[in-house]
Amino acid sequence: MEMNRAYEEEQARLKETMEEISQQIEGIGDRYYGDNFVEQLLDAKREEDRNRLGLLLAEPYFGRLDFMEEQTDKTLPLYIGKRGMEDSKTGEPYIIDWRAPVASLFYTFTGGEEPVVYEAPEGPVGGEVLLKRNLSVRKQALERVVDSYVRGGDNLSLTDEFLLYRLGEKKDNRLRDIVSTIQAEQDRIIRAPRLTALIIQGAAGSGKTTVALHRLAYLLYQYQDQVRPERMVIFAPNTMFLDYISGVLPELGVGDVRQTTFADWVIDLLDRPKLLEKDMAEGKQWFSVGNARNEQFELSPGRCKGSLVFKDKLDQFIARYEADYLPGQDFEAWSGKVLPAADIAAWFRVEYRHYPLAPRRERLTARMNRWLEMELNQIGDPKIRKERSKTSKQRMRAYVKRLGELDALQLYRQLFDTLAADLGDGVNIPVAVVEQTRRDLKKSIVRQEDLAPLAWLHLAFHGTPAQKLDHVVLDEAQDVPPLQIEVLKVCMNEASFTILGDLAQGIHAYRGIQRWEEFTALFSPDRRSYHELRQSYRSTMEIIEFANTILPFTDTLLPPAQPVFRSGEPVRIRELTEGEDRISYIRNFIAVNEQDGMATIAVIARTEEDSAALCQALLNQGVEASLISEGQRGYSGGISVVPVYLTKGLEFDAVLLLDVDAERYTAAPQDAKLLYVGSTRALHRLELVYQGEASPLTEGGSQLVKASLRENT
Ligand SMILES: Nc1ncnc2c1ncn2[C@@H]1O[C@H](COP(=O)(O)OP(=O)(O)OP(=O)(O)O)[C@@H](O)[C@H]1O
Repeated sequence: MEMNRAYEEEQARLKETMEEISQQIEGIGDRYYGDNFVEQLLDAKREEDRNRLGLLLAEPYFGRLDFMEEQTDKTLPLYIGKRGMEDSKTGEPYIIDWRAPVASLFYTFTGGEEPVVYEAPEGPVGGEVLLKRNLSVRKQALERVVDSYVRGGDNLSLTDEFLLYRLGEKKDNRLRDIVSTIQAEQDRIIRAPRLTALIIQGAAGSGKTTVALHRLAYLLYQYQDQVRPERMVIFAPNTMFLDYISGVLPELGVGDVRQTTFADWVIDLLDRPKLLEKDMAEGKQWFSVGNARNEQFELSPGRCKGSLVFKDKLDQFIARYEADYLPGQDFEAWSGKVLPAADIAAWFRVEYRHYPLAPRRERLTARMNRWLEMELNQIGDPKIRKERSKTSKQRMRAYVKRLGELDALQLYRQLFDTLAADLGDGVNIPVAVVEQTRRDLKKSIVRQEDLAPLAWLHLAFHGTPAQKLDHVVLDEAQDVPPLQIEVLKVCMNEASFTILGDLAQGIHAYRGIQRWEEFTALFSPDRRSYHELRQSYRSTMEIIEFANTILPFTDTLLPPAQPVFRSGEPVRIRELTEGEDRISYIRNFIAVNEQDGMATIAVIARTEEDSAALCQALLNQGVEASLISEGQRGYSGGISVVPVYLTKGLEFDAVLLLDVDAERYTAAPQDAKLLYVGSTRALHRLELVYQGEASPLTEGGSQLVKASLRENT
């Protein structure tokens, strides 16, 4: 159809839709503030409707699919939006929720006249697609109409036009939803069945974080009766990243999902707000420059303490501790009145055996106290009773005290003392790790890598929370140790995970995984599936091709990322000559990019100290830059100065990578991963500068850039 006519047709439909939405909003009725419970429930439902319709009023739909269903031969134009709406008169769907089964066709259909099928709850439904149209509505006005497929039309190269238009936009300080342009490979992940562990290796910028958030919205829609938002958790690497992604779920109409870090989750579980207080910031410890770092990497204490081998050690310790827990002596309340050890053991080991140790301990002491009260009640003489009550209660307190407190941290210390005593006795934990951890624990230093074992101990002794988790998302999962997944698994009735990451960005290799098999091994083959996303949507072709030259240095054997066909400027690699003023150079970079409309600009330094000094220097010169540092809660966009290891997960319109020299970025995998992360943060523009000798990691990239410049001249 001719585009003008299409535009007019859609204009008319939009007007009609707006009227329908407004009418429905008006018809909702007033709010209820009284005490009647049923009325309150009805009011909550009305409020939900009001929110949903409010969202639709701002942007009613983004796509249209004309689908001819095989059985009826009727062609229906299906308008697809972020939420669904029915026609108030007929009850027929007026706008289809993007998560509805039929809407999957909008995402998976890639052209051609072949019949298509989608999975409805009643079974597969076949038919033909006659039209696929992208519609952009902003501020209630129709902005763009792009047909990406018209039956019988020429359909040349239009498929990606709308996607490219979206990718070309500038970004602010929040990740956005992508409902209008979800790609087929992403849609498959979003709509995967609930009771699986989805493990996804995705190239930088392939949409992993975004897809995971959309998957949550999908699960809540599709499995309304089985999952609740408050029983879903998203784990992300740090609080700033959480702030960055916090807008997506509300945009998708999803509230109440807990978005947290594993550290905060464990702190809550153990109820120890100061647990990590003495931990040295990871940045200083692992992302410094120079030799000290290499020794630390070899030790990899986190890999050891987060491994399944270590889980076995914990389990052995737990079993031994439980076996030795009861003192094994009779309890003598007063001379001649004995509760035999065999009775105590029968209660403890037989009757209460289904309880974890901590509640068992509570039940046992309650039972013993009841026994004592009964015995005391049988004493007729009040004076003797009083006397015996006093002695026996003292003895009871002493008995209970010997039972041990079951505090995870104390037990963890005890475990390491046991390991130290057993060393050389076939304990396959490196001596250095045992000794270092003991030293730390003596000084009450708990590190990130101790969190999963601590949680494991706590759950083993205290039992798992009564409120089980319905679904868990683990983002940046390449940095997650297998034991963490085991911890989360026991907090679920049935394993339901979305696990996403990129081994090439595994900058926390000292505690993360090296191969995805380390995770697949944790789930039975019929309850897991592994996917790869290679297409990268964030950056221009030039940036992805440049980043791909760093990939071989990461030692991950991952295939290169595939860029979408979005061409930009060549990546710039520039040597700063002696005497050239670094700060002026950076200021200039910022000024030029601001002028060119770049909304988010990052100046990325190698270490935390470098970033802090640099940010201060820029502030002194009146540049409004904000420093991103560890432990930070919010991300404000604009101009950021940031150490490379903290850029993970974020993205910026323009990136200046500083000090890309041979000392700060060696050819070692851990440096290659850092540079890979840094380079792939840029959407539109990337520039690298160095003084002295260039990093060996940029050699391939330099050649690429030179070749493309030669081609262009
Ligand atoms: N289908 C899509 N349509 C439009 N934009 C998309 C699509 N998929 C991804 N993007 C965009 O690509 C960018 C990268 O997405 P996201 O941050 O989710 O990727 P990631 O795989 O988690 O990245 P990384 O591992 O590099 O942190 C975001 O700006 C996102 O909006």
